Amino acid sequence: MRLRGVGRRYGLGGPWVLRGVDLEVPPGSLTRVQGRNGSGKSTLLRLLAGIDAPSAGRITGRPATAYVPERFPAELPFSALGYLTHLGRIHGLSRAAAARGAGEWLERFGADGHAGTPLAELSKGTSQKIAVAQALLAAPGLLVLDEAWTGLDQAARGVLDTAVAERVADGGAVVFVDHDPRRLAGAPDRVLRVTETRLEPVDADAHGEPGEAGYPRPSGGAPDPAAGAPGREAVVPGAAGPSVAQDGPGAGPLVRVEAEGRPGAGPPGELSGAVVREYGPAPAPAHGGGGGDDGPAGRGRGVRLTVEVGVADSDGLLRTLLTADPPWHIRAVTAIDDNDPQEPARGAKEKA
Ligand SMILES: Nc1ncnc2c1ncn2[C@@H]1O[C@H](COP(=O)(O)OP(=O)(O)OP(=O)(O)O)[C@@H](O)[C@H]1O
Repeated sequence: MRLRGVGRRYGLGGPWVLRGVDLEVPPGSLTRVQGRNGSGKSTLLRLLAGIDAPSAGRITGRPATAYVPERFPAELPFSALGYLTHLGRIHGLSRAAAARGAGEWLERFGADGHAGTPLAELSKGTSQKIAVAQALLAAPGLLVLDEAWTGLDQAARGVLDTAVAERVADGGAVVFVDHDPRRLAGAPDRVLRVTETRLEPVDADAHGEPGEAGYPRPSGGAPDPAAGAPGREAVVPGAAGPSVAQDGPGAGPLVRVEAEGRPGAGPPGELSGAVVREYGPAPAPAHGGGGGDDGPAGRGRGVRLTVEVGVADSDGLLRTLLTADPPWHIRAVTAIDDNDPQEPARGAKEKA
C-alpha cells in the first residue's frame, strides 16, 4: 500500500494534522508509529485502516484491512460469537469459516466461556479481546492496531504479540501504536514518528527508549488551575501505601497516565505501585467546548487524575481505570524521561 502526499485536516480551514505524508507499507512489514499526544497517530492509523479518507493526496494498493480502534463500540446487539461470526462474514469468510474462526479466536484469548454473552454485558477486558479477535480472524493483509494491547490481561497480550508475529511471517503488514515503549521491542522493521504534521523515521537506536521523542510529556498543556486541589501528589489510598511515598513507583522507566472521571469520582482504590501526581477538578475546555469530546465527565466538570507508575505496571493501571465503574476516560499516556531537566526531581517530590 502506498500513501502519496497524504494530508488530513478536520473541518473547513482547520489546521493540518497530517500533511504531505509519503509512505509505503510493504507486505510482511511491522511498523510502529509514535508521537506526542494529539500529534496525529490515530488520524494516520484511521487513514491506513481506510475508515477515514485523506483531505489531500492518495492512498493506493490497499490490501484487505482490519483495524482495532482505540475505543471499541461494544453496544451492538450481538453475542460475542455472533459478532465475530458476523464480522468474519463481512471480511469475506464463508459462514462456516467465520464461525470456526470466531470460535478459535475466542479460545485462543481464553474467552470461549463468553461465546454466548451479549457484547454489552462483557467486561472491558473481554470486550477488548473481541475487538482484537475481530481484526485477526480473517488474516488481513494489513492489520492496524491502535493501543490494541490496552485493557488486555497478560496472557491475552501474549496472544496478540504472537498473532502479530504470525501475521508478519505470513506476509501481512502490521502497523501499531502503543504507549509502552517495550511493546514488541526489537521486532518492528521501522519506527515512525508523527511530528508537526509530518511522518519521520526514528533512529533505530532510539526504539522504545523511554523519554525518546515518541513518548514526551503532554504538549502545550496549560498549567492546571486546580494545581492546589486536595489530594494532589497523594499516594493512592489503600494501594501502594507508605512504601510508594518513600520510594516512588519503583526503579526503571515511568509512565504518566492522565485520566478524567465523572464529577465527584474518587480515585480507584487499586492502583498498586502508582503515585497520584494530581487529583482535582478537570480544567475547563480550552476551546469553549463543542468539540464533542466530553468523555465520562459528560457535560459537567469532571475530575482530573494524573498518576505515575512503572512501565511494568502501566497496563494494570490502565485496566483498573478502564474497568472502574464508571470507567475513567484515558486522556494521555506518556513515558517520562528522568534525564529531562524539565521533569521535577523524583524522590524529593514524592516526599513533599
Ligand atoms: N474527528 C475529529 N474531529 C476534529 N478534530 C480531530 C478529530 N480527530 C482528531 N482530531 C484532532 O486531530 C489532532 C490529532 O488527533 P489524533 O487523535 O490523531 O492524535 P493522537 O496522536 O492519536 O493522540 P493521542 O496520543 O492522544 O491518542 C488533535 O488535535 C485532535 O484534536
